[in-house]
Amino acid sequence: MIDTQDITGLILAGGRGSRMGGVDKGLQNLHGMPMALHALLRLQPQVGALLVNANRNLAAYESFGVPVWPDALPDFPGPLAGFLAGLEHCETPWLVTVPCDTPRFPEDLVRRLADAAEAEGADIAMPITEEDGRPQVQPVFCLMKASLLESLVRFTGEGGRKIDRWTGQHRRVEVPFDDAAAFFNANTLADLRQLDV
Ligand SMILES: Nc1nc2c(ncn2[C@@H]2O[C@H](COP(=O)(O)OP(=O)(O)OP(=O)(O)O)[C@@H](O)[C@H]2O)c(=O)[nH]1
Ligand SMILES: [Mg+2]
Repeated sequence: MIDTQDITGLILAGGRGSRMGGVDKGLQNLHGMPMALHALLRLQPQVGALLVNANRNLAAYESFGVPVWPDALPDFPGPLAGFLAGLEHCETPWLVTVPCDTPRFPEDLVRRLADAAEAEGADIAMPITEEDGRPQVQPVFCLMKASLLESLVRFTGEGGRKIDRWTGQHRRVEVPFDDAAAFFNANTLADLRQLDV
């Protein structure tokens, strides 16, 4: 079994938030608390260590009490830059990413991804849900072996930006989760209001 202590959790809060008017999404309040902190508190019992990836307002993120790392790649190249920052600073054999805008993700997310990775001998595990009868991979919730750092350095160094293209180069497993609503993410202000009930 993959031990919880062997997994570092990374909150991805490094995006532009353009659909929310360019705000720092992780710092937007939901029930009086920043969304990124909701995600962090939900992830905390599921992992052995925590990191935050953010590119703005670093002091605000540092107040959460865990290490904060910005992207090493410039110009907001996408979530893989966050994966890269996490892998560079991860001190455990596994890293799991969670976006800052999905405060209700499953409380058994990491355990189920880890069990599937181990059972299948995979290096990467991601949830898959069904929306309107169609399968939907949730690639920003990604459990990966920390040893994939070199591969991701190479992929992003060659200009690669798509998560699926990178994960497709490795042994990966998709893990079905029945509750698609748990993966509802606040991309717009209307989404945020929908969560805030
Ligand atoms: N480190 C890093 N993370 C990113 C970047 N772009 C997106 N993300 C993260 O990836 C996750 C999913 O991205 P989106 O929901 O599209 O968030 P976003 O990019 O801030 O928002 P939009 O600009 O509206 O697409 C979020 O947790 C973002 O913080 C980036 O350039 N760098
Ligand atoms: Mg989103």
